[in-house]
Amino acid sequence: MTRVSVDDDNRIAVLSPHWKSWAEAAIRQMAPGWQDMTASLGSLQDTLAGAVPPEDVVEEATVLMERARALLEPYEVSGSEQIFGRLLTSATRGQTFSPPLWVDRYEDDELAATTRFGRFHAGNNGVVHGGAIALMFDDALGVTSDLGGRERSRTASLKVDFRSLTPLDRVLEVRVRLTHLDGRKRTLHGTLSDGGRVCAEATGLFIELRPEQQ
Ligand SMILES: CCCCC/C=C\C/C=C\C/C=C\C/C=C\CCCC(=O)SCCNC(=O)CCNC(=O)[C@H](O)C(C)(C)COP(=O)(O)OP(=O)(O)OC[C@H]1O[C@@H](n2cnc3c(N)ncnc32)[C@H](O)[C@@H]1OP(=O)(O)O
Repeated sequence: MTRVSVDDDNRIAVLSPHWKSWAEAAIRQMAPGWQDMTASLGSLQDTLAGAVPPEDVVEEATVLMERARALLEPYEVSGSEQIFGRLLTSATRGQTFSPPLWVDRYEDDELAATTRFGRFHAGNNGVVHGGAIALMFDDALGVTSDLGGRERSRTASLKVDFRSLTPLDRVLEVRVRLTHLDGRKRTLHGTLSDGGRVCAEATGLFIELRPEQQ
C-alpha cells in the first residue's frame, strides 16, 4: 500500500466502517470548543503535576476546578454516548488519559507516529512512568491492529520491555508493525525511541472480536 501522510483532517477516511461511525457519532454531538477544553484539561494536569503552589493558590484552584466539574455534571451521558476518546480524527482523540499519537504515515500493517509525555505521566526520577508507556503502546498497537480494513480487535496480552529511561516533554518516535497474523490472532511489535535510542519496546497480542463480542 502506498504511504500517505496523515493529518487530523483526513484520518477519518482511513477508518473501517465500525470505527468511522463510532467516531462520527461523537463528532456530531461535539460542541465546537471541545478540543480546546480537553487540551486545557491536559495542560492543567501537566501544570498541576509539576507545581508546588502556596495555600491560597491551592484553595483558589480547587474552587475553580470544582466550578468546572459542577458546570459539566448535568450533561453526563452513558459510556456509549461520550465524546472523550472517540475523536479518531485527532491525535489526542479528544481525551487526556493517554498521550497524543501524531500519525506521520501508515500502511495496512505499519504505523509511524510521534508522541510526547508531559509531567502528568511522570513516575519517579523525572522520567515517564512505565504504566504510561504501556498505555501508549496499547493505543498505538491497538490502532495498527485495526488498520487495513481489519475487523475490531481487543488486547489479549501486552508485554513491555523498558530499555532505557523515557524523557518527559520530548517528541519521541513510535513505530508499530503487525508481525504475525494467525486467524483471529494478531501479533504486533512497537518501539518508542528518543532520537534513535530505544526507550521501550512492546509486543502485543490482539484478538479479532467475534460478532457477539462487538
Ligand atoms: C492512521 C490513522 C489511524 C486512525 C485510527 C484507526 C483505527 C481505530 C482503532 C481503534 C481506535 C480506538 C481506540 C484505541 C485503540 C486501542 C485501545 C486499547 C484496547 C484495549 O485496551 S482492550 C481492553 C483490554 N483488554 C481486555 O479487556 C480483553 C479481555 N479479554 C477478552 O475479552 C477475551 O479474552 C478476548 C476477546 C481477548 C479473547 O477471548 P475469546 O473468547 O474471543 O478468544 P479465545 O480465548 O478463544 O482465544 C482465541 C485465541 O487467542 C489465544 N489467546 C487469548 N488470550 C491470550 C493471551 N492472553 N495470551 C496468549 N494467547 C491468548 C487463545 O489461546 C486462542 O488461541 P488458539 O485459537 O490458537 O487456540
